[in-house]
Amino acid sequence: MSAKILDGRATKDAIFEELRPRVAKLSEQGRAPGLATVLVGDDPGSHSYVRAKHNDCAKVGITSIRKDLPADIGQADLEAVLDELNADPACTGYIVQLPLPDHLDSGALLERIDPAKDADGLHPTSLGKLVLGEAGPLPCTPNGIIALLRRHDVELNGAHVAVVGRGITVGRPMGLLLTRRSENSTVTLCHTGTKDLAAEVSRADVVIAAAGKPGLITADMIKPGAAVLDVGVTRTDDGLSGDVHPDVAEVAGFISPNPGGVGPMTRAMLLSNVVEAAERESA
Ligand SMILES: Nc1nc2c(c(=O)[nH]1)N[C@@H](CN(C=O)c1ccc(C(=O)N[C@@H](CCC(=O)O)C(=O)O)cc1)CN2
Ligand SMILES: [Mg+2]
Repeated sequence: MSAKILDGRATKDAIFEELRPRVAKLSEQGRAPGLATVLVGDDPGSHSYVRAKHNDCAKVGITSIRKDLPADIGQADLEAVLDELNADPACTGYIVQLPLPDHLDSGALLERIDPAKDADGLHPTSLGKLVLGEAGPLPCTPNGIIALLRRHDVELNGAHVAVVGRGITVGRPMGLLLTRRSENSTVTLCHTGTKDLAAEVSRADVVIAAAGKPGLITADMIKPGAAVLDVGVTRTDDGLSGDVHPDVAEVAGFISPNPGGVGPMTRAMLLSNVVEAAERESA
């Protein structure tokens, strides 16, 4: 293996160290940030991510509130829980853990979140601000990928980035973030309709794989020295599988391990959003 490791766990720990004094200052000023999570059903992955988010809060001194709800909760009852959090002054930000069971309208629920409490950056108002270049919470996974690349000195200015996957939590906002003037990358957003994925990926200096297809990105597609980030998490009979084939590490210049790469950065950006929102409120 020749690629340098984009170490998400160590980078998350460094970001937590930076957040801790900021949380302490807000708390001293009587403006303690509080994160709530809304979790519906029994999906073991979602339970473990939510548990991790509460452990993270404890580490940086953020108060956290848990709303764990049954899988068969109705839309109206769930909306009532969100209304309660919108009105709760102890909750300064919250997330609805995705995916939700199929009978629920996820879009309507995300829109129900008070935009001032949108910790995930997935409310239409937050995504609209991102398009307009206004300050607001940024979607956690794509923002975490940028922080991971920056903190490992991977050049984004003028880089050609291939994003694989057009989902609303990663691919689509990833393109918006990377084409801001501050990043200045040229982005190709690939998806299931892309005619020649290998040709698009092989031109890229940075490859971000968020398709949810195990082993989709193979070594022969990668330009030598490129940075490759694996966002995919697919549960197979053999355990968790990423979108990037392990052989890619022989060709890439930088690679994010999975686990230990993008996942921890998603959690770091969630807490950053909570702290930044509290600071914006008190500014
Ligand atoms: N409301 C949201 N739902 C979902 C999001 C999101 O950002 N907001 N993203 C994913 C899940 N996710 C956060 O919620 C998430 C996924 C993975 C990790 C993580 O730290 N993974 C570890 C491995 C953990 C394990 O072994 O199970 C890693 O990659 O090292 C954190 C957060 C979908 N839903
Ligand atoms: Mg649905």
